[in-house]
Amino acid sequence: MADPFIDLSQFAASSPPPASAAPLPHPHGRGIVDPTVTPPPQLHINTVAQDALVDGIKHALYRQGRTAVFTCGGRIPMVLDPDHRTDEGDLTPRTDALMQEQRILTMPVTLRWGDEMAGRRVELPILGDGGEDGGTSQAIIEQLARACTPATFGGDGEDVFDEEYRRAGALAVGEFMTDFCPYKAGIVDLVTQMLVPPIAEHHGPSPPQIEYGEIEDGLTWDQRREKKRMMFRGVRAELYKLNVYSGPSGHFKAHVDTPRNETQVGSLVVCLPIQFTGGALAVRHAGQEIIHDWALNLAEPAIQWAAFYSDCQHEVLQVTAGHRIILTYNLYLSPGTGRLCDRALSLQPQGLPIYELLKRILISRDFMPNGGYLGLYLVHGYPHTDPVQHKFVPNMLKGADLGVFEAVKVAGLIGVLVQCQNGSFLPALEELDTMYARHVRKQSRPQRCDVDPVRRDVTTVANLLTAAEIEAGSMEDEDGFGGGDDDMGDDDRREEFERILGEEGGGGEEYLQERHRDFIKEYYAEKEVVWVGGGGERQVSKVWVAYGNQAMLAVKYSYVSLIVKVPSWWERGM
Ligand SMILES: O=C(O)CCC(=O)C(=O)O
Ligand SMILES: [Fe+2]
Repeated sequence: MADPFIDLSQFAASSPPPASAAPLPHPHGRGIVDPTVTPPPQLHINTVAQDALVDGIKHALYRQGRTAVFTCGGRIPMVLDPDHRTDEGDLTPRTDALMQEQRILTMPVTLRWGDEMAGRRVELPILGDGGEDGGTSQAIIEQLARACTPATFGGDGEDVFDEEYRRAGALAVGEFMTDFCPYKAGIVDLVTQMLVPPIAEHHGPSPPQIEYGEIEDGLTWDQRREKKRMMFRGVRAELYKLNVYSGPSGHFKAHVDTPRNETQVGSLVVCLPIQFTGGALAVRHAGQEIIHDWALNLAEPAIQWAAFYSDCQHEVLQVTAGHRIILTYNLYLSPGTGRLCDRALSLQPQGLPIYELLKRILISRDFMPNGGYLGLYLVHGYPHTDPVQHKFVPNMLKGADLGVFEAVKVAGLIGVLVQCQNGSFLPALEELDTMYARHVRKQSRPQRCDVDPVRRDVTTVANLLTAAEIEAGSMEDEDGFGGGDDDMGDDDRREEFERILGEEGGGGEEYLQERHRDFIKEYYAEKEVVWVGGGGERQVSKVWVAYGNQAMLAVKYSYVSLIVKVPSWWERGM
């Protein structure tokens, strides 16, 4: 687990509790309490006011979800005129400085397929209309469509062929070749910026470092420093299939793309320039729909493409005439590829509505006054092989979810990501408390009031038992050892306790572990996680279970939630 990312100091400096939330009388003044002297008073919970605040978070998440990108697309014009190419066939000489400022263009695409000695080749777009050349090419397209095998899809763990659901032809990567390259066409760069934007890192202030002899880039020191603190993620596109959807009935009903492995973040579809009608691609997420309709745009030859997070439901509407020829790519997360992005596209968590709201809520005494846990359902699904053992990787976070994660982090809170179908959140709560306790201990500040001994010692079995059982006198034995022995320090008690357990003949260690588990269960049974979200948008999971684009049992999607530790109002007010 990454280092805890809490920074409560910002609440101290900039957000004193509002006047209306007058501090409760307390012997040591607001928030600065030594729990060994006086336990902090439990604050009254105003459930109506708290529900209203939780509702506010829910709406902010919803709004954020509505504005986040989940699909993008584009069109790259094609240069057909050979005069615009070099002798080697390139578009323009690579050394032409002006090229940097031009729009990216692309060249006609060649497809090859067929067995040895029976190979076929076609160049798209097909030039001429009805002439001999055009006619021949048309015939070759028909041959391509016939060379395809009927495409299947993943349904209930098996590859299913059902033309009601999907009517298309497919060639696997080994069965065809193409000279089209999404990297060369600039598509991968664009997709990277749109779907896995850089994250501005804000792990507390760092002193400005003046470096001499840097190239003048017109940025202020602050801007330059911020740029250096960006986390860049990259995308790798892997060609997957060639699909032909032919009129009058080619289509692919609503489905999500089966993740090929745990790093699959999205899918890319590239539409080759050939006439067809219908066949729009609809991509849906969280109640929104974006249509990529490429048949409309075929007058001028171009490569048209769309990319989307592959957990988003999508559908190819009916192709009514012609052949819709598509290259599909799987998009995997890869280490950052460099600074591809301009500042506008980078994620600035402080600008997100959820961040402002969290800050406001945390200073309210109506919100979890005695501390607790806030469970935020993320809206995208994430691939994994083992829902229990797989540790979720924050670098995989998509669109709106990334915004939530970053906003929580920047608001100075500790959170852990957990897979929803794991059942028990107990390990997550334990992990959160351990991280929090470690963090509080690290801070050289006055003791916080709400860090009770149980929570402080949650990581050590012996400590727990020392605190809970010995002090309660429950482990009194023949030796007269017990919790009432006030002359003993904590360490002595623990040592003595361990010695006795050891002496009682084997099983001491197991006993400790078993008691530890019971103890933790009891302790957390009283802790409530307040959940936000998880409503209508989760219905898409039905599609995940039923229909993928390929049956693959090893890798599945699951929902992930972010459980956030909310310190008590006393601690927040420090
Ligand atoms: O052809 C398209 O636009 C999308 C195809 C698709 O969804 C798939 O192959 O899984
Ligand atoms: Fe798909």
